Order: sequence, then structure tokens, then C-alpha cells
Amino acid sequence: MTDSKTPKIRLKDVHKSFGPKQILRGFSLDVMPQESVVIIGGSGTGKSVMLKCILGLLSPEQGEIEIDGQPTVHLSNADREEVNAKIGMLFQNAALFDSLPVWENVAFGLIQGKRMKRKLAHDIAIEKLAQVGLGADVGKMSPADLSGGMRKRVGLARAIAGDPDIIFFDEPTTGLDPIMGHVIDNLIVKCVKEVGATAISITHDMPSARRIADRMAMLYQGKVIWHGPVGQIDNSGNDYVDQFIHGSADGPIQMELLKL
Ligand SMILES: Nc1ncnc2c1ncn2[C@@H]1O[C@H](COP(=O)(O)OP(=O)(O)OP(=O)(O)O)[C@@H](O)[C@H]1O
Repeated sequence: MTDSKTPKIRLKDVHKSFGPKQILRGFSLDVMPQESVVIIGGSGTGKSVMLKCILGLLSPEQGEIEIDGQPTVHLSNADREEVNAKIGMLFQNAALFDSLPVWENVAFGLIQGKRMKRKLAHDIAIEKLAQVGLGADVGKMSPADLSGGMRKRVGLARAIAGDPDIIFFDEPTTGLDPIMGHVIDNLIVKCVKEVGATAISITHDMPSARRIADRMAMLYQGKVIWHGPVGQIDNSGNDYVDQFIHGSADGPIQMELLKL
């Protein structure tokens, strides 16, 4: 058990390079239990790399990542599996298997990871589909026959299927129209609350970020250069944040393309 003052997720001075390319250069961030933090930052700044480091898919060459106060960077495979079993994930493209019916996509982690009996996993999948507003009839369909918004709902149902402590949302509204994006944001907020999870999201969609974040953190040149409650984002006093949230081509952030 951990107390409420222990961050659910702590990244301390994380460095990650690929050859000569330094992507994370001292990334530090604490995410408190049941907090929803959105990471913003330009394309290619390392937001996905940061999530992959937390999941153990990439190994930082310096720094530490703690979950519930426990260091995770050098875990054995078995311990890593145990940590990752606490984490749900909604991928950018929902990453559904078209060869399996919707319910089995939702139940995938329960059957494969938790070795749950199919009947029980099926019933939980139907319950989770209901939580995201989809009926049992959708459970029998192929993901290939669903609209983009429905696929996102199914991805969300799968992310919450194992009642995770932590959920990652990777660009949850990409590819959706603004109204469906809003609906998915509301569902994300509702589901995260119902499960009692801690959430980290990465997105370029500022209206979505404002809806789902308690706090935002801006990544620039491998570090968190500003973080604060979502209500302070418009008065951050940080020129980089201002440029980013207004999507302005002029300002201190010089995109690689603009240098050409
Ligand atoms: N396995 C890898 N090998 C080499 N380079 C990589 C690898 N993974 C990521 N990178 C590089 O790291 C940089 C950051 O990538 P990342 O996907 O984290 O960016 P991002 O901030 O999530 O971008 P976007 O918002 O466009 O999705 C990019 O330059 C990318 O090419």
C-alpha cells in the first residue's frame, strides 16, 4: 500500500537517446494518484518515447521511473508483467484485431493476460461495452464494421476492462470529428473516474487536452518546461506554452521545417 502523497508515477531525470539523437534529456514529472495529466509538445519531441519508457518497452540510459514508489527501470520480465498488468492503454488507432469479435477484443487482456475463463471475460466485456455506451449486439460485430467513434469506444472499453490503476491515452481523439471527439473526451473523464485510475494522455488536440486534463505538462527539447493546473494554461507566463497552445508559427519554438 502507498500513501496518497506518493506519486502514482514518478519520472526522475529520464534520458533516452537513439544513437546521436537525444530525445529525453532530463524528463521529470510526478503524477499523483487519480490525477489526469496531459503531456503536450510538438511532433517528434518524445511523448510516445516517454510512454514507452514507462511501459518498459524502451529502456532509459539514465534516470528512474517509479510506480507506486517502486523503481521500474531494471525490473525482471516477471516483475515488469506484474507492473504492466496495472496499466490500461488506449492506442491512437484503437489497435483492434479485425479477426476477433468486438467482445473478444475487449476481453483480450483478461483471457490472455489474466487467464480468465472465457464466459466470465465475455460478461465483463459486455459490462465494459455498456460503460462506454455500446450494446451487447456490438460485442458480436467485427471491428472492421465499426465507425471511427465506435472503434475508439471499444478501445476505451478494452483499456478499462482489467480495472487498471493507470491508463495511458495516446492521441485519443485523432481522426474523429470535433463532436465525436468531445463525446469520447467526456467518456474518458467518466471512465477514468469510475475506475479510479491515474491517467496520462498525449495529444495535439488542445480542446481535448483542456477537457481531460487536471494538469498539463509541456515537453520541449527533452524536458518538461512547464506544468500546472489546466486552468493556468492560458496564463502560464511561458512563451513556449503560449506559442504552442495558440499554434502560432512565430515564437521561440522553431520547428525543424521552418529552419529550412
Ligand atoms: N525506436 C526508435 N529508434 C530510433 N528513433 C526513434 C525510435 N522511437 C522514436 N524515435 C525518434 O524519437 C523522436 C520522438 O518520437 P516520438 O514518437 O516519441 O514523438 P512524439 O512526440 O510522440 O511525436 P508525435 O506527436 O508526432 O506522435 C522522433 O525523432 C523519432 O523518430
